[in-house]
Amino acid sequence: MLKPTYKLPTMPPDVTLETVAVLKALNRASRALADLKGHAKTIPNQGILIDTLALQEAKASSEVENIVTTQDELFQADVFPDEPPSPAAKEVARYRDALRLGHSRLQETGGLIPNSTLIDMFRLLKDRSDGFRATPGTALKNERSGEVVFVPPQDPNEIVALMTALERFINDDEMSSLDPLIKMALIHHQFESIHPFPDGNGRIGRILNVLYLTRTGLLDIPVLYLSRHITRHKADYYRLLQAVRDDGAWEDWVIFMLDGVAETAATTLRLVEGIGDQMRAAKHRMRAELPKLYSQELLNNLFRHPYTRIDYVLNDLTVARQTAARYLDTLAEHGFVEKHRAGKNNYYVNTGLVQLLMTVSEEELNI
Ligand SMILES: Nc1ncnc2c1ncn2[C@@H]1O[C@H](COP(=O)(O)OP(=O)(O)OP(=O)(O)O)[C@@H](O)[C@H]1O
Repeated sequence: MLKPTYKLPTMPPDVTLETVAVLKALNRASRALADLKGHAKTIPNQGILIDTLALQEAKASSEVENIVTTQDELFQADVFPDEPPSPAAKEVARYRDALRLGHSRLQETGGLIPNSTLIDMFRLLKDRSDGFRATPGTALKNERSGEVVFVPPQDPNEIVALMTALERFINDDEMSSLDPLIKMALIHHQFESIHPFPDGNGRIGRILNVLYLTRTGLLDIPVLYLSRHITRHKADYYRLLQAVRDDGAWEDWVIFMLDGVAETAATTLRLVEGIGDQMRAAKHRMRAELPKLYSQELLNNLFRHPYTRIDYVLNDLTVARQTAARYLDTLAEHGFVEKHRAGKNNYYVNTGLVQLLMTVSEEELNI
């Protein structure tokens, strides 16, 4: 049996975490996050942000794992869920579904994240029926050299015991008075070190981050996703994860995560503001040019689905198919959406929104 290379600490680790450098980074992150939380409230229908950003996050998070889809492919898979998507688009869609499942469980449990939620998200993401690792043999290797860098716990009973302790730390706020943002960094590290699942640990760990921020009230809805930050700084991310295990470098790790929160909150804020501006502009123009057609539900539909279709409009507005088709065709004639055809189906693209979603991610990636 492989010999684990790191003795996992109990949470929180017995080290000084509230150093001056950490508190400075915490201050910056907390302010940026509070700003984002405030602005997210101004979007009329919160489902718009949840759905749109979840799809963006699904794409970014899957890219960490080298599952790459184009924006178009992703939106196509979203607008035609019954068509067979590419394997990559399918896996990205499953990530989005796992994220949604996590969020709805959070609401159902009154704000808890039990291990059963993590296991169900894993099952959905990987389309499997098992759960925590039951057989030894897992070792993390350097992607390039193939050298083993870390051997996580191997004994299934130990994995369950560690995950039970982590579950308590996640859900019992009284266990530590540290700021929830610092706790999020600790939880992510501990989760990745336990590496409880046979696969998908990076992705489930990244969903856990945003669920935790929502659970602790730092966000009202899941809108802050660190995956892009992690992809951009992947080498640092792996190095710092490992430096905690090798040298106890918790401070650097926590600062890395806090900086990620600050940067990502600022970028997401720009995106949320952009969505808000576009919605207001579309609302004014639609009311002026198409007063008989305008409704808040129709506007919400165009922003909830960057690619929309007749069925979505007829469901959201409870109108007849012909009416929904007429609405979308009229909107296309007036330049609110672009009409496209895929096989026998039409779909309608909110090009302004798609452009915005792409620009923000490209800017952030410095493309
Ligand atoms: N030393 C390490 N090198 C690489 N990854 C590590 C290391 N230690 C922990 N990890 C974690 O393992 C995750 C990868 O685990 P796994 O392959 O099960 O998940 P995934 O979701 O399929 O992958 P990815 O994170 O690449 O999307 C990384 O995201 C990282 O958080």
